[in-house]
Amino acid sequence: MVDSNKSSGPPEETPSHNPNGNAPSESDLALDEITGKVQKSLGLEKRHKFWESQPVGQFKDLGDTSLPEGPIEAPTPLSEVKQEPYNLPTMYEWITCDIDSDEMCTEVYNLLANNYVEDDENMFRFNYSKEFLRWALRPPGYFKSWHIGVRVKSSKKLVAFITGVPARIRVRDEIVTMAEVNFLCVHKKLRSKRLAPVMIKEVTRRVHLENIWQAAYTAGIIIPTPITSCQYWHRSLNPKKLIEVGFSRLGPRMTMSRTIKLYKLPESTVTPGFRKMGLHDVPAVTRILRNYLSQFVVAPDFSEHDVEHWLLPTEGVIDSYVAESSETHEITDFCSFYTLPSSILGNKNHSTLKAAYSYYNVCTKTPLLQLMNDALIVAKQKEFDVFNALDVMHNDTFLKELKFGPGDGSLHYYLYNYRIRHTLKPSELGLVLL
Ligand SMILES: CCCCCCCCCCCCCC(=O)SCCNC(=O)CCNC(=O)[C@H](O)C(C)(C)COP(=O)(O)OP(=O)(O)OC[C@H]1O[C@@H](n2cnc3c(N)ncnc32)[C@H](O)[C@@H]1OP(=O)(O)O
Repeated sequence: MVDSNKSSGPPEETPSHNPNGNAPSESDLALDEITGKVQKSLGLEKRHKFWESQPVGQFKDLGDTSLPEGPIEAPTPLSEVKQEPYNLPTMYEWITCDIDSDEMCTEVYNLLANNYVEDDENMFRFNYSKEFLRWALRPPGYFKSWHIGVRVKSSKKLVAFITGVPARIRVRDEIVTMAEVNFLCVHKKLRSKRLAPVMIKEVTRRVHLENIWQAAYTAGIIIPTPITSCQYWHRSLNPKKLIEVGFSRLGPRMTMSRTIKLYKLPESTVTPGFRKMGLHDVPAVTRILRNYLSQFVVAPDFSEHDVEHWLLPTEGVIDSYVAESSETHEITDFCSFYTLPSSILGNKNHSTLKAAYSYYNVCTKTPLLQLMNDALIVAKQKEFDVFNALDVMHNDTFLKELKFGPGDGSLHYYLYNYRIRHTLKPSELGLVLL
């Protein structure tokens, strides 16, 4: 997800109802007025016909700490889950996408490459590679039936897509099996026809059929109701190109050569024992990662199998590095980033922006600042143009110092059918979705 939507930040917890049920006092009225203004500035006053009908936190309940944390609705008996797919307009049909098939994977790739997330100014569009899609969609225990497409019956053209993959997510002390929902896309020519709610209901039905009742997802837009709202930060690695394509601007009183010098990085990494992660590192990485993630309110519950899938390096998809102690051969630190290029729309000289996205990073010995500087150095060696990171986990401790600049959009995190009492700070979140 890129910063696709400008917005002014996380919703504050604004008490919006009168707990005594009495006539509002003068001070309540003043508060209501303030609340109304806050809601308006955040877009919370908008009606959401679909989302208001779903088991998700509702804006009107923001700040109501009397509601219990946990599932909003109890599971229904499996025999009561609808057996047939939802109705589509008659021209269209559902398909289950076999992402193993090269032909199918290419169709999905093309739909997304032409119709998926763009920035606000329509200058860049995500360009997830086929290898990336295969990695993202086939984690341990994945369900083929959760890779859902919509075709035009007559031409067989793929025009919409949505996916889920299973994940165990810990919320405080509870480990909840969820679907991570991603890659919701409707062809540009079919927008605003209420197809998205049907896609979401169909993926929900197929998730329910596996006896799973919760989901996690992110979006650039505000809908009911974010558990937290994060910001992307960007570290220029190739400032000249970033300026040429309009990704960044030359700062006031800055020349190109001073800017290049500002972002220059050392040729090689400095952390002793810093090397690419290998299969034999999986147990140690799992151990330090699980220990690190245990401090966040919401975080994945990774097994060794999950770590092997999500963190073992795959060329052009996911890069991971460890620091191994020369004396004890212990793995003390770990960092990772995934590869997600964006197409540059309408530039004569450049067609692709090569971006690395910070994934999971853990330090037990090396200062995080130094480890992340080494991550920047290897990303530069691999010819990435920019290194992006959200302000989640402990990332805010290195962003400014390592010359990341704030992006102009937010990424909102959501849970489906799971209520969290308070809006979280980004630093309380230990989850990165792709
Ligand atoms: C238990 C298991 C549960 C599993 C499900 C968990 C929930 C998963 C939820 C999905 C997680 C996805 C995670 C990602 O992939 S986020 C990436 C989303 N994709 C893009 O931004 C790509 C470019 N855009 C498009 O393809 C379309 O604009 C999409 C498909 C996004 C909407 O199509 P369209 O523009 O033609 O609109 P419509 O007329 O059909 O429908 C309008 C309704 O849809 C609501 N809407 C719009 N965008 C989103 C959005 N990003 N998340 C949730 N809802 C969204 C909208 O508020 C409105 O409802 P309401 O405001 O009136 O109520």
